[in-house]
Amino acid sequence: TSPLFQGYRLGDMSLPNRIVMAPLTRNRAGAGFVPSDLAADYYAQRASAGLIVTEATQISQQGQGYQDTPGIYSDAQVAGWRKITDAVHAKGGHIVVQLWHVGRVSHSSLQPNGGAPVAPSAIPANTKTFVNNGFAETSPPRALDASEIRGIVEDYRRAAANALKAGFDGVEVHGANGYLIDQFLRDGANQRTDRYGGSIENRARFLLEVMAAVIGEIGAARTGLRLSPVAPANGLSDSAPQPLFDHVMDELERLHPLYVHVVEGATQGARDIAPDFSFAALRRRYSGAWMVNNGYDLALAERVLAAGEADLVAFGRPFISNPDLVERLRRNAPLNPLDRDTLYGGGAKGYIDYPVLEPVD
Ligand SMILES: C=C(C(=O)O)c1ccccc1
Repeated sequence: TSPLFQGYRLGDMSLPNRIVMAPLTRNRAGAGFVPSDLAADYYAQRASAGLIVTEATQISQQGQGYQDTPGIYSDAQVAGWRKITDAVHAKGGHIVVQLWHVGRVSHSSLQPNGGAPVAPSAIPANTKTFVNNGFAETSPPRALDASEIRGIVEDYRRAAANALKAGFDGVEVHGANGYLIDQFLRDGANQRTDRYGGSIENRARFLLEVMAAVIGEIGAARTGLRLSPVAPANGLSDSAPQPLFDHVMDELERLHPLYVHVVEGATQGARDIAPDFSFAALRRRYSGAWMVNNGYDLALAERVLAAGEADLVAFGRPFISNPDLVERLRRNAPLNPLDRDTLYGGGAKGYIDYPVLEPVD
């Protein structure tokens, strides 16, 4: 059989296949930033995935960057997620929540008291965000005072505790795509002169403090991490990504989270934007589960799994338009086209109404 359909032991979970539903922002949260009341259907329809990673979910109001994304810092939000984890578990699925703080990729209208978004340094993202049903320039950020960082680490810890209360099998810390953790890691956004900036060790400190706090709260076997070492997402860059992420992997080997999920290349874009960057070098430094993502199809997924270059493959957009992606990959069946007009925002259309394959008789 295809390596995609081999089972895989991931911590306490026995995954039936190597196919992961990647985190997908859909901007459909309800009042109070609780997940959509359609989300239980949406995620349950996709529960045949070996593992589901939810859409990015903010750990605090300060951590929100786009309209109508869900949080996991209030009792109402936890209750909303409980319905979703119950629906996925009823279908035999496994689901973790992606914990998100956007840092500078936000707009003052979303921030507590209409304040400036926070970041390691006061360097604008020069990108747009989705607010008030349109795109707007992100607001210029203010640099965090070192004394504020402990509070944000505590917000991640509390969100991880809330994730277990909500019935999740674990969390994926969002360290990718130019959001707060990634802003601390990369010298294009982090020009601090204190213990959180300058050297590679200092720039990795915030990520590692977050990981240690989350692992301390819910255990390494329930804590994953997403990274995008060379993605230019949200205006990020770094002068030397290989030594930076080599160091990150050495430190993660020590903390030993459940898995590392890497975006290979530019998120949703070209895979080969950094030909001299070695993802294999990163993987050699870490003995936990390795999850790869970005533009995979059946052939490429089977190739990397057969070659032992990855343990799990995450698919994003294909899961939006194919709730039964697993069955379609198994049969090498055609995929439903993606409706781009209903990707972000809206209701049931383009969310829970994509068709599944006819059952084979
Ligand atoms: C959380 C996101 C990411 O990680 O890129 C995101 C946010 C808005 C639109 C698409 C994706």
